[in-house]
Amino acid sequence: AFVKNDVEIKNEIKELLFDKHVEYIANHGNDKNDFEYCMTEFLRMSGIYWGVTALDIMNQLDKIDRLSIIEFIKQCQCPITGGISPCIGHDPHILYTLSAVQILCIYDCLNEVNVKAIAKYVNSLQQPDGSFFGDKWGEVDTRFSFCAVAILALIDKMESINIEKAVNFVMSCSNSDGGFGSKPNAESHAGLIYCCVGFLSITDQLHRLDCEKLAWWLCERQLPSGGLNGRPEKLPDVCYSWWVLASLTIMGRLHWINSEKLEQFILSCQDNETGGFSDRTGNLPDIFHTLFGLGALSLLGGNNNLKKINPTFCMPEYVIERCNIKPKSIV
Ligand SMILES: COc1ccc(S(=O)(=O)N2Cc3cc(C#N)ccc3N(Cc3cncn3C)C[C@H]2Cc2ccccc2)cc1
Ligand SMILES: [Zn+2]
Repeated sequence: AFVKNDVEIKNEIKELLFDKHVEYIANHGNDKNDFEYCMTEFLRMSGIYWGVTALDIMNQLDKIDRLSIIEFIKQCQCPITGGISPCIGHDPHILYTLSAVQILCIYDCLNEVNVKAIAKYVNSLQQPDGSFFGDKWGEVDTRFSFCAVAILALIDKMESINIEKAVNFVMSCSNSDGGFGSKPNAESHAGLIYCCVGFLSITDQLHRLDCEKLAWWLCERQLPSGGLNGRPEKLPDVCYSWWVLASLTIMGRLHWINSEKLEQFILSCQDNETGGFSDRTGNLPDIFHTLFGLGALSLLGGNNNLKKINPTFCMPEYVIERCNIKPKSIV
């Protein structure tokens, strides 16, 4: 039967095209003149984090040049604010400060940047109501609350902000469906639910969640194709596999989803020519959906020779253990 707002899985790709994905990422950023590469300069730091993390969970971190990445990050730290920009010459932003800190933790070399200045930058973005700006232009979003506590947990400087006020602001963005939006009274969305559940995991406040109601809402994201969407009536998209699965894993309810059908959907999003994952079957792949497709497969388990990924930080589990951080999950 035809279901509105769902997709039909055309190519029945049964296995993970492991080597093709390694090739896709290792080559990704090589052609500096490539239109796509130039158009995504505004998110370059995040693009590097997505690529580095994807390669590491495939145990292929040696396929890209560590030293040039570390040098790039050092050039992107603002000497005045301490914040880190997405690319040289751009303004610092909390999103890219998190991506840079995540990369440095994977490479185990946080000492290459001024960590104290990063803590000061994050503190400077917190508002009287506990919320966080993304940068000096003053946009508030629960995504930035997650970035703030994720950065401070990774650099071990949690005392730099008012945690209680930060928690109260995030809880003020919860909705009657158990979900969360970007601001108070904003519609629930799987990406923001991941940010808020991750925030509560880092601040050890998961008991404030209505897990039954929220897990139910998240499972309603699954469509007959097996794919997950981000909101009711939307099309399935492989990055929602990550947002939904990571949230369910933190809440100890991963088994509520039909894993077999979801895995089939994720594998159908692979590009068997170039490697990489697209948002849905038949579209062009990109580095963002490649990380989140691989990350979701890692959470699903199964013998896909992917390293374990931490659901809260979206970083390899061994890195979180090495940083000696213990993000909470409900068991
Ligand atoms: C291709 O048009 C775009 C549109 C927006 C963006 S973005 O604002 O920088 N950003 C990151 C992002 C990166 C890539 C890649 N490479 C591709 C998409 C994508 N989206 C858009 C998207 C993903 N699924 C469906 N949609 C429409 C999410 C968005 C927001 C986001 C940022 C950080 C972390 C999580 C989410 C980039 C490209
Ligand atoms: Zn997507």
